[in-house]
Amino acid sequence: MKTHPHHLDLQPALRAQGTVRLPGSKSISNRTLLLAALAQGTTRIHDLLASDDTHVMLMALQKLGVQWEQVGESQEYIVHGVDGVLPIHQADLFMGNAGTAIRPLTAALAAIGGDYTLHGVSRMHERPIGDLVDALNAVGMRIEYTGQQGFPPLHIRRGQIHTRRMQVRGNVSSQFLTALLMAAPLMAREEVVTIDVIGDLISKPYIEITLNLMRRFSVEVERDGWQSFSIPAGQRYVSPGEIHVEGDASSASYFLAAGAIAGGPVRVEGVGRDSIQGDVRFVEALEQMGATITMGDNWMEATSNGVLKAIDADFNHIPDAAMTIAVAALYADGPSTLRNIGSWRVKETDRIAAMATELRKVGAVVEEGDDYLRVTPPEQIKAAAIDTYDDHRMAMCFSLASLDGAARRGAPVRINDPKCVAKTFPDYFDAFAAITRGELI
Ligand SMILES: O=C(O)C1=C[C@@H](OP(=O)(O)O)[C@@H](O)[C@H](O)C1
Ligand SMILES: C=C(OP(=O)(O)O)C(=O)O
Repeated sequence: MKTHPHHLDLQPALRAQGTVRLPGSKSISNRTLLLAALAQGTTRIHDLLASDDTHVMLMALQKLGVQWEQVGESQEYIVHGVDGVLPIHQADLFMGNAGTAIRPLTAALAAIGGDYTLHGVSRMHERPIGDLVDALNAVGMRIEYTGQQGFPPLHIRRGQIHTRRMQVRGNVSSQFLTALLMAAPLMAREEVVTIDVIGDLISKPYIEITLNLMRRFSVEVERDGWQSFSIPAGQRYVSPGEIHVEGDASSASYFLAAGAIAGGPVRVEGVGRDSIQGDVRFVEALEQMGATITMGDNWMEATSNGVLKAIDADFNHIPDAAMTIAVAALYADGPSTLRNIGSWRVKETDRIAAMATELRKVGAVVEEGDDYLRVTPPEQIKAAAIDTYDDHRMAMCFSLASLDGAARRGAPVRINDPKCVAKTFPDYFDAFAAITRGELI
């Protein structure tokens, strides 16, 4: 591995083997920070993710007057909850490109009311938020677009909530429903709040993470499947005292795929059978491709069994980890199809287009549909300089193309702008180097 500020060169690796301790889950970290801030009482958070996405949440909370401390240089944080009453009513908040920060904060700040502006990097201003804003404004909240309609930046004022029955579309991002659920206890202490989902809901397992963490902060949600969610009256967030953040299951996917492609065993520590993250189900896809997976309560391990089998499956439930399958498909015995992944188009970049373009550079034949991708592996993986589109997952996924698999060898891969991994995993390439050399990190 050679580092350079603008690119990183990965040499082909014969084998992937070793153990990686995962950084904390992004989804759990940002939910926990917000709930701890809104709760009554103090929360000690262990193993919070250190990354751009959590940094923007921490900085936003600070600007809103929420007090928190980092314990030394560790990833332990103490958050002093404000019990639903923010000390500062006017703030300009930079949200980077963190969907898990801007969406839940928009709903919480709209429910609390004040004078807040939320903006981010230029791509954030192309990521839709209209379904969430519509849901909030329809019940009397006051959110305006200061740029393009339907997209950040946003200006939030103090509204007057006139009904506690809300409706939200769930077919663009599940984060809109997550945002409404988390903000619901702030909307009415003495009345039930009901959220109805209109049409299809994507990325469903992320809603389970939301409900799980709300429960840990003492708020129970009653539900009718995926159609309707009610937050009974008289509930407020109360700190559980301590929260341990699990390792990130999406981050785990790169190492597990490495084990499945290039020998293994590769073990990840920090997520396993007990995980609340939907992305642990990535291992089911690897198993379908022929890898052997073993698991404990808090770890998972992948070993390869020779040539990977092509896969044709619906990946709506694991949109982030599915990107890893698209690159693992380079090592399969035939064409693989990833279905129902339309949400890729509105994430850090248009991930369907980006994935198709970069997979072609390494020699694959790729068919790109509105909401699917078909990847036919090349006879030989070709050396290429991979553009990453300021998308951490593009950078992490394409490291895998440097691995030697049973069906075909890896190639020298140049990753352009490798620092974009800081969105969720600043040390990714060190961890990747360690398993390709078979070390424990
Ligand atoms: O709620 C969450 O923590 C997330 C939900 C998913 O987004 P969508 O619901 O937009 O698919 C996922 O892609 C994102 O990385 C994290
Ligand atoms: C889609 C992602 O991020 P966000 O939380 O910003 O939506 C991601 O991490 O892959």
